[in-house]
Amino acid sequence: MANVNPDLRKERENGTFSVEKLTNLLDGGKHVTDRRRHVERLALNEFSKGEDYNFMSRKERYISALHKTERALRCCKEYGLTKPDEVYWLWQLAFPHEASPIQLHGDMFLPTLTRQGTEEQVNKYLPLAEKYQIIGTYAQTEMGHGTFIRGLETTATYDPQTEEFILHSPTLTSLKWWPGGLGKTSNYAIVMALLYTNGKNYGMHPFMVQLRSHETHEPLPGITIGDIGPKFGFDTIDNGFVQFDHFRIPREDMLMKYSQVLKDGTYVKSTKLKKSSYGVMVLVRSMLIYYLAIQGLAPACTIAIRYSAVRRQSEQTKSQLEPQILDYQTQQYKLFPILASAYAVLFTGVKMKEIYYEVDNEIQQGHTERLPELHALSSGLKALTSSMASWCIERCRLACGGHGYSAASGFPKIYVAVTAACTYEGENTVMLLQCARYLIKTYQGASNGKKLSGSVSYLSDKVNSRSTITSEFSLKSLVDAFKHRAFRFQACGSDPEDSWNRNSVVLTKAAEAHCYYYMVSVFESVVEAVEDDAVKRVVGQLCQLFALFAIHENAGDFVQDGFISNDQMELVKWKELSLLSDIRRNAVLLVDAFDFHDEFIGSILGRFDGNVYANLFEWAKSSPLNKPEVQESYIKYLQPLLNPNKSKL
Ligand SMILES: CC(C)(COP(=O)(O)OP(=O)(O)OC[C@H]1O[C@@H](n2cnc3c(N)ncnc32)[C@H](O)[C@@H]1OP(=O)(O)O)[C@@H](O)C(=O)NCCC(=O)NCCSC(=O)/C=C/CC(=O)O
Ligand SMILES: Cc1cc2nc3c(=O)[nH]c(=O)nc-3n(C[C@H](O)[C@H](O)[C@H](O)COP(=O)(O)OP(=O)(O)OC[C@H]3O[C@@H](n4cnc5c(N)ncnc54)[C@H](O)[C@@H]3O)c2cc1C
Repeated sequence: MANVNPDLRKERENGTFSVEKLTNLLDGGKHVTDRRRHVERLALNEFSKGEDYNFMSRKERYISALHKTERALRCCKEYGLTKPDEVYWLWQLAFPHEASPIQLHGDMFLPTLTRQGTEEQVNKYLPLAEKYQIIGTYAQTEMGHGTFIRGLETTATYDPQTEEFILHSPTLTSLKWWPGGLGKTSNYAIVMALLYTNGKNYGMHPFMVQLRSHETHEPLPGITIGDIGPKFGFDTIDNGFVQFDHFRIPREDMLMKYSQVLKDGTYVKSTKLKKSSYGVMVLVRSMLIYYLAIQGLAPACTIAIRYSAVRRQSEQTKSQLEPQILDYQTQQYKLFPILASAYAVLFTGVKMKEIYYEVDNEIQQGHTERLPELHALSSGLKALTSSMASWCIERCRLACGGHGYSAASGFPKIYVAVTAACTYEGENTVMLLQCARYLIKTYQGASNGKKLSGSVSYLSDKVNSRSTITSEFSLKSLVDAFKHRAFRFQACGSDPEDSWNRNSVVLTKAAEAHCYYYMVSVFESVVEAVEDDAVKRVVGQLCQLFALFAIHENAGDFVQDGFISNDQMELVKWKELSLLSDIRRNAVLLVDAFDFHDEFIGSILGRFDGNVYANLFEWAKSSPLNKPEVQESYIKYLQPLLNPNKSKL
């Protein structure tokens, strides 16, 4: 490639494996890579030019996002992109680290309609929603409650006289607050409300609610609605509020697949599916893990590692060229475990998607046995990987010095988009506790001789009391270490009822230990399945580093019961550092394998060609603050201070 920074060029000439083969592995096959690249080319034709996001106001960002939404929908139609992956690849480049104002329409509104609606309801609303004549959101969270769903206050009271539900916000804290796209964009919402009929409260149920007129888009009478204001990030989407004042909807608009209200107000529960109305959250949590890798961890370490290959700083040996900062062991220690985590989370995300669709299929056939495990695993992994991604993006930013703090780095936009995932779709602490609740119950079952399967099968296994880690550091011995730790945490858990709060810190760690064991196991199985020796070796090194970094960071968990001896822990530390130099040679190629376009990464520091300085200067000069040369406000406010006599002229 012409005009590539010489340091980056050298990195790419010095690798030990085929980047293309690794890209194919990450995509799930060559055919997928080819198709993805084709769709991305279409997207770049449409979206690669445009105003710099960094120089736009919030309102401009929202307006630009509406325009891009219309263009993206048109592109998908024009190019016949209907498969979820293909649509995603286009939208990734249309909205790099941004949310479209209609994101909740696809993420939660449609899945809730199709999973919670009757056939008639789906037949009525889905065609309109697929043509975007209905743009919906998912309105569950209220000003006063987000985590505690059973504490939500919005009511839907059935009126048998008119065969309608009356939606009402009885208190200020009952206002729906946060739903994406609710403020200005959506004209419908699936509203989660307390169902009252015949004077009895039947708990949270989903209701299809029209919010705005089809003709004028004005809010309907009885509805007060708007944007909740600027946020930590997510500037392009109008997270909103809505207040219902005895707003009436037809009885038929309660989504009635799992429970019904008859014309006379009789309530009928037609399924044993536990928490049926919570289903869409399991879907989103399960899908989120993969996106945390490719929208968070992977772009962030791509930026930091490419920049660390072109940034030269300080003097290691007299009169020598300043070294690439990627040659500092401390820089490698900052970045390579993150690189390993990006691969670990990506592989786990792929596996989680597979499991979700397997279990969802079973549920559609009426078999719900695996739902509790899916809920626990998706909750725990969502919490662990979103926390991991947030921590890693900030550490990548810190590794890039001053330019890492510039918007030109791309880090601010990536960070504020990803860190929200620690809160939405279930606040992380609460999600870990949900996972722990399941593990403790499952462990108790195993202790009574129940044979377990899936991600909890280890709880009915015999576990080694001593680690088998040797200087070979076999992946199996590393997986076994995490299995032992997870088992030990579950064994010392508590009964979910009696001392829950007093044990909840330990319980969150038990959930994390379980999820780490799961991630290392998935990573090991991916490595074992790799056919190409060179790729197997380098991905195997990342798996070793992911495991050893976590063992070292949590050494107490592994040495406390003598499972890993002090000598073995010394070996762990030695191997962790020696892996840094092993991985150094391939670091740039390992991020190149993610195959990101510069337009997606949005970072001058992380450009594929490594030409940082010239482009950083051009970018800075393009800042609107640099035109005109002297700002009018300066003349007005400061000039008089500098020239007091002049101001009298
Ligand atoms: C914290 C929760 C789960 C507590 O719910 P609650 O009804 O109080 O349950 P209990 O604690 O009484 O019993 C737990 C019981 O239920 C099972 N369970 C819980 N959730 C699910 C589920 N989703 N699927 C299946 N089963 C579930 C659990 O396994 C227990 O079973 P037992 O056998 O042990 O009894 C709940 O309040 C909750 O989920 N809170 C989080 C709220 C949340 O996630 N909100 C997201 C709103 S949408 C959003 O954020 C959108 C973001 C934008 C975007 O994504 O783009
Ligand atoms: C960017 C963004 C987009 C969102 N989009 C939507 C949307 O489209 N639709 C929607 O309905 N909602 C949406 N939400 C809301 C989101 O789902 C909630 O914010 C989330 O569920 C957390 O609930 P909360 O805000 O009530 O936090 P809280 O539960 O009040 O959390 C505050 C603190 O209390 C702690 N805490 C709470 N309960 C417990 C417990 N049982 N044990 C221990 N600690 C506890 C938490 O750990 C946390 O530290 C969005 C939020 C964000 C940030």
